[in-house]
Amino acid sequence: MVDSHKMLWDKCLGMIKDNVTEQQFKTWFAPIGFESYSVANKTLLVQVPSPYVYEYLEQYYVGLLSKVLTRCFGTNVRLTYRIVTDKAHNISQDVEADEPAEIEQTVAAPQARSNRPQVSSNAASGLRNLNPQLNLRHTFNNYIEGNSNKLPRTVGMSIAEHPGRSAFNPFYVYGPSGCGKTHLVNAIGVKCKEIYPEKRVLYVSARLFQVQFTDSVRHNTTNDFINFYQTIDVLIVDDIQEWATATRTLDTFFHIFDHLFRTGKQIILASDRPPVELQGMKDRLLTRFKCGLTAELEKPNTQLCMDILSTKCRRDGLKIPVDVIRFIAETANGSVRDLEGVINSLMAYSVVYNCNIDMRLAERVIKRAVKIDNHPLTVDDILDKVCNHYNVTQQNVFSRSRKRDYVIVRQVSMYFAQKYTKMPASRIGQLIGNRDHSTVIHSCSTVEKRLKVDKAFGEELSSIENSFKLKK
Ligand SMILES: Nc1ncnc2c1ncn2[C@@H]1O[C@H](COP(=O)(O)OP(=O)(O)OP(=O)(O)O)[C@@H](O)[C@H]1O
Repeated sequence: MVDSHKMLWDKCLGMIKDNVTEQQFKTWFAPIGFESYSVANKTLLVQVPSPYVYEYLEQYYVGLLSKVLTRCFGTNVRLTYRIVTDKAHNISQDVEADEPAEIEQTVAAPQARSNRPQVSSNAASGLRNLNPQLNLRHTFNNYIEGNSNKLPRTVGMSIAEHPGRSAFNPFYVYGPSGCGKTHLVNAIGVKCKEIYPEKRVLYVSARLFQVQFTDSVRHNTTNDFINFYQTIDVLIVDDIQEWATATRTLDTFFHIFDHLFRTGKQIILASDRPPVELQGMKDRLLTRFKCGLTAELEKPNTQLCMDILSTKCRRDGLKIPVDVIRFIAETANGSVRDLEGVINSLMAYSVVYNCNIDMRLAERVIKRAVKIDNHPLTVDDILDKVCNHYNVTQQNVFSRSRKRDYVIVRQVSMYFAQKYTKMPASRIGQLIGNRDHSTVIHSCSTVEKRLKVDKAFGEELSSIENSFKLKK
């Protein structure tokens, strides 16, 4: 019997193979192992090698899996994943698959995914059915705190707890791509909904808002459109820089904004630039955007990137050595999206080639995944990285102290400065603590000699060199 169920599973795999590319099959389906099938419970149990593979299957292939299971095992078959969370200790966890209809991680009611907002001439019924369009994966729990996001995160929490009642209205958050704006504004919405389930929270991208508005003009339902938005308690609009030239959309938003603001409703706006740089927007709107709290989300620094990566690895059951985590964090130029891409690629490589994730693999993957910064290095960049590596300050390096730690940093910085900049020794000496050119020459030859005999020192220097690939 087991054999015949295993054969049915093989048949499923055969059908899947016909529906995905060879690479996709190799990466996501070949590693799945048949465990058992219970006729009584109509439950198929399969083993997946990591939580990451499970998540990926659930996110992208749950529909396909459901179809082939129905074909081969019959209707209403339940799928359970046995997820290996710790290979070394043979620990796994069983998780039931989502229904295909639930795969979208939103608080979704299906009709709400169309372009049109849920407008109802009967306000009461419209009010009950609002879909917040939030991404439930983006919460405060998995929004890691660091220096670059401490303020916006804290403010966000407080808004979620007291929407519309704090001085932070509107809350305008801006920052470069991939630094966590969408995650943060979503987390506010999710938290707010948790505390106040009755509140009408809505996340909408500026583009979707614009499409809805244009639709409403075409269908002559602009009043309904405005009425609908005026019923929202917490309105979150993402990427508002996209409205820069959409005059009519902006005029309409102005009315909605004013109404919500006057009636004590919370408005949260995210953009890739501060209000002053939103060209094309009228002053009456800009002054309103600025009247609450404008907070910048900076690019995460290396420590925050490392914390985000470590958390992700822990969650996905991935074992990645700390030096590899540091290397990825330093190379990804402060974009968390890039970081995640690198981790996903590493995971895929290690599954396909059945190898450990180590520095060599990381270097190979990162070249394809991340745009490496090619700006020429300055002595200042070098000092920054070397000091960071040895945990000393530039003041220590510039001082006259002969403390061993400071001397090493001085010598290594001079060595790299000579290797990577075209500057003469005298200039390098001037920039590194005002030393003369003979000190620079002596330092370089000391480092070179030590490199020939001290392997650990060589690895240390390679690790610093890797960090040069990142932006400041
Ligand atoms: N502090 C953080 N902790 C955990 N994950 C984070 C953090 N910051 C960003 N991320 C993750 O990085 C990815 C990119 O973040 P997000 O989409 O929020 O960036 P963004 O600033 O909105 O970018 P864009 O402007 O390009 O839309 C997401 O997967 C998000 O979960």
